[in-house]
Amino acid sequence: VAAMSTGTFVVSQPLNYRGGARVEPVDASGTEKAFEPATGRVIATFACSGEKEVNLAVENAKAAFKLWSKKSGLERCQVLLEAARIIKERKDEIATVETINNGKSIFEARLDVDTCWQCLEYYAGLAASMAGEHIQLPGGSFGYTRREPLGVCVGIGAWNYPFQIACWKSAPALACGNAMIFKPSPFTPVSALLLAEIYTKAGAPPGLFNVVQGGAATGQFLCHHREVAKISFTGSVPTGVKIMEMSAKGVKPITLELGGKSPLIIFSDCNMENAVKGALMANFLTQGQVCCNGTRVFVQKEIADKFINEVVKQTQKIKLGDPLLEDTRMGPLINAPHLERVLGFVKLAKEQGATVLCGGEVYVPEDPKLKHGYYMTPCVLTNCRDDMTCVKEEIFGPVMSILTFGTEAEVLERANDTTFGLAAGVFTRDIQRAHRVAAELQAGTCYINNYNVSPVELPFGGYKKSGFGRENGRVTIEYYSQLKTVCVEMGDVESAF
Ligand SMILES: NC(=O)c1ccc[n+]([C@@H]2O[C@H](COP(=O)([O-])OP(=O)(O)OC[C@H]3O[C@@H](n4cnc5c(N)ncnc54)[C@H](O)[C@@H]3O)[C@@H](O)[C@H]2O)c1
Ligand SMILES: O=CCc1c[nH]cn1
Repeated sequence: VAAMSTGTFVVSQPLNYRGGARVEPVDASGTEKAFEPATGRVIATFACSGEKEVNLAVENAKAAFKLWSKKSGLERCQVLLEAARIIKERKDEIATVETINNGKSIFEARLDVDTCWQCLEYYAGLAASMAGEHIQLPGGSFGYTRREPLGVCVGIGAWNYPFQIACWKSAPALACGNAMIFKPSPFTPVSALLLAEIYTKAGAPPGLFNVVQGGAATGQFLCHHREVAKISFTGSVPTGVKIMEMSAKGVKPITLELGGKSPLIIFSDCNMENAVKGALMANFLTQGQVCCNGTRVFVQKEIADKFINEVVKQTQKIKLGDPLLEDTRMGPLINAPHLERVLGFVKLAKEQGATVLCGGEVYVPEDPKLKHGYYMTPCVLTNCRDDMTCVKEEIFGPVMSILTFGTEAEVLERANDTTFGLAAGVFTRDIQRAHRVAAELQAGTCYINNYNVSPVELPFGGYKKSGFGRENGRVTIEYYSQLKTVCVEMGDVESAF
């Protein structure tokens, strides 16, 4: 790991994983290139899996499911705990690979990996305690329920948290006794392979966790497959709509973790220092490419000037550059088209009347090896209105839009006036207001006096067009299992005939 530096990493091929080993796909549906965003270098060219390869992955997963679903919860717990231990042991290596392929700072990537082994440990604990109910019926008859796995589950991931998404989907799936086929985003194909190897090393049967690479076409083969029992998808709303259409045809349960345009409300009685830190946490992690970012920052008029000054001062201090350096806090965006798209949002915001207080420009680091990377300076916009594109649409980049408000009732109405509903935040010292506002916000996760922390014990997921189903927390067991009722007669059959 110590030898890995920006511009030198060599990706181990092949990038598919099936039956407990890396394999070349037996058929291809086009090829993709993966980049190192810090340098713009191509780090891997790989074949996208075709229908035959997807079928083979399903066959392998089915074989593993037969063995795995018969194991006790405690036996599954032991494998997950061992995998969690290996992730912890290899934390630096995994974080480095994530940084190289995604561009997020190594500082952040390490925190992401912590939420991964924690997730495996959490569901390992739940695996051993999963149980049904026993229900007494008249005359000594009774019923009981069994929580049973679904079968072969498919996970489809976005590129912003590649390793974390693979863990947050596979840990509850495997804990419940399912097998999984995971398709990473073609932009970030690398780190899921490390997870696959770790599960195998931890004792998972071959085929329990498989990786198929590819884009939309490969994803469609997976979603349409007759023997896939469930799809858990993380990505954009338009793709989520397509996943839902495909799953409707097969009557398959799905989890949709989609995009957002979340509000962050700063009341005048807040702790200013924490509120400023919260606004930065809500906007600039992973270069702003975070689904639950609080990108509509509503600040109460009385403190607006002071808050804005401080936010700009702190934003300008963010250390931008080589993501593998220890003191870097922002690296490059994921790729060149995405950088162009984000810069386009800033340009449009200016045209629509917003003021750029800082950032929003291409950044070229001094280090010559970084000059083809996809860097931009973090941007703070003011004089925003609710009808501007930068306030309405998910930008998925380091662009914070600041709006001012007068009253609680007014800000709640404006905060909820969106088709998204992933997250929301409120900073106030008034305990009653904090809970009142959290209750009124139409969002799956509401933060009070913090933002973008991800404890695995808490369910995470969306309201409205941000999706449904949850990841993390106890409730996710319900999204990866089905309930069987067994009704037992202790007397004679009282026939109606
Ligand atoms: N709610 C969450 O937990 C969460 C987390 C991370 C990212 N996101 C969202 O993800 C989006 C960014 O990710 P993205 O650009 O990778 O999203 P995307 O929708 O373009 O792609 C997501 C995944 O879907 C696959 N895919 C694309 N078309 C498909 C199809 N027709 N059938 C099956 N699979 C298909 C892609 O190859 C990729 O693996 C943002 O909107 C962000 O908010 C949400
Ligand atoms: O991108 C959204 C999922 C997430 C948020 N924080 C960590 N993971």
